[in-house]
Amino acid sequence: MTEVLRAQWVVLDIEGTLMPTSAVHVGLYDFARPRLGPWIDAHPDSELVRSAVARTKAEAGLADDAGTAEVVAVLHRWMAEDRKAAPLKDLQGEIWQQGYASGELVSSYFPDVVGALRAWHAAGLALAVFSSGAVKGQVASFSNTTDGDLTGLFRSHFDTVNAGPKREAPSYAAITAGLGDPDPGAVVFLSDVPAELDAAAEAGWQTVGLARAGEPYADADFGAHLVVGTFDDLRIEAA
Ligand SMILES: CSCCC(=O)C(=O)COP(=O)(O)O
Ligand SMILES: [Mg+2]
Repeated sequence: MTEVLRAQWVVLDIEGTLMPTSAVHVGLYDFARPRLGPWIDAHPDSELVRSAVARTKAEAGLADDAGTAEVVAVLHRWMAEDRKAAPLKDLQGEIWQQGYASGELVSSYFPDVVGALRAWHAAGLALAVFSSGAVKGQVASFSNTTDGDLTGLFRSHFDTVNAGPKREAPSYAAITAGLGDPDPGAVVFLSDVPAELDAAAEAGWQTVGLARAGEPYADADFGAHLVVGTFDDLRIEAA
């Protein structure tokens, strides 16, 4: 059955919604893991790197003079736990940006995704992204895909730094403001994680759960949220 919605903005999660969880946890994490230490050591004057290292030490309770190896051990542990810590995401974003620019990384989406994004964009809907991945990494990931450069499809990008935690309603209120204060009911959020949808609904947004076969949340309880298996089951019309 096709579900039909009307909206002005479509805000999209990435992992589990646009691309398989394994593409992030295996493909992207494997790319970042061996590069974290060399990246930190190669960029001692970068404000982003200095801040990410300092925040990692503070969050992990490391001494101020802890070396790169200790910091990297924490970052690796966070990746193993899939902890979406902002300093880790900042460093991953820089490393992925370089990987996409060099062509070593190429994003590949679920087969129903790119056609739907293009159709919504062509229909006059405004598209935005809200992901735990840092904005820098998000933009890079859309710049080199198996379907070419998709960055032009998106008007705005949000992460846990410029919006806030994905499972808290104030983050969605902040994004509403960042989108220019549309009626919250004219924004629809697409995600595979029920707790994120709960927070978006609390902020007055429409919500759609993605229960994609084989993904971690495929059998989750989505409560009252609309749920689809793929974007092919969804029609969003411009309001
Ligand atoms: C290149 S974007 C990588 C996305 C990422 O790092 C991540 O943790 C995905 O989390 P999401 O909030 O999109 O489920
Ligand atoms: Mg997700």
